[in-house]
Amino acid sequence: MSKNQSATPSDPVSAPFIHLNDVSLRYGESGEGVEALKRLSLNISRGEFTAVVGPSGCGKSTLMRLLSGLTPCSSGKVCIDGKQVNQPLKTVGMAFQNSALLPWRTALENVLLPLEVVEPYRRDFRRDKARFVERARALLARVGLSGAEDLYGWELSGGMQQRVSLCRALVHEPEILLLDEPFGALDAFTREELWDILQQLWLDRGFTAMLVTHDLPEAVYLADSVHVISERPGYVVHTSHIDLPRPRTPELCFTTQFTDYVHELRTHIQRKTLAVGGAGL
Ligand SMILES: Nc1ncnc2c1ncn2[C@@H]1O[C@H](COP(=O)(O)OP(=O)(O)OP(=O)(O)O)[C@@H](O)[C@H]1O
Repeated sequence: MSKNQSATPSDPVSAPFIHLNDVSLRYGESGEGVEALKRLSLNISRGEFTAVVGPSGCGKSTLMRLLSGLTPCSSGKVCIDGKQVNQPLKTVGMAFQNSALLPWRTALENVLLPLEVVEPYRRDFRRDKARFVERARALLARVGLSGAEDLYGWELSGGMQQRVSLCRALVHEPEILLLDEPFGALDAFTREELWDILQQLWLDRGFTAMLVTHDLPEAVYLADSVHVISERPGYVVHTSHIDLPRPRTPELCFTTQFTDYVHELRTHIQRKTLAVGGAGL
């Protein structure tokens, strides 16, 4: 679905696409263990780009695992498209700070991986392989990696590896893309290039995205709404709705409107969590 098309709400009475209601999650036994999230509630519309920021250890990655269905909540409810999440979801793509490319596979073979393991693609992989290869090549071309299809991970720069990782997360056309600090290990210039690539993929494809980041300008540049999570156990303490035109361009980062959003978010995150002199957390 392109951003130009109107979204199809999961429920005619505009139920949110992703709905977390009073969700708590404790790792380990009650009384012991770690309470990662406490009574967290959050609604996300279909096709929305959401960012999540907050101090280290506040439960951001845990929130991602809840949405992917990889980890169940201890109490409360996680619903996607009106259905309670109680098992790993096929409709989710994920990318992490570590691109985690399989070293014995080329870029193209890494991108093809989800089609080899996720149903219904897996069933038809042999029959449809030529079509899938074409799809993976087109996606690699879309992120500027034409000609790099046959290179192995160790032959790619960090930015190229993350592009491959994005392609791998999107090749099975998931409805939801979960991004856990995907650009955290990249230099500033490469990171900004990747912002634009991600923004363009999202504008083209219309998936619902959630980005966990420590970089407030990154959150403002990419997201429609940015949620600030409290210190652990995490819950949403503040949400900024980012009313900036799209497509967003690097010049936007120098406008007062942009820096005001960054400062607004910064004031809602405890000072001790902020990097000295930096924009990150
Ligand atoms: N599998 C686990 N078992 C026990 N405790 C865990 C587990 N995973 C995470 N935790 C704990 O839960 C809390 C939240 O962790 P989580 O990784 O979600 O935080 P985060 O906000 O993503 O952190 P960071 O910003 O540093 O990546 C932390 O105290 C962490 O140590």
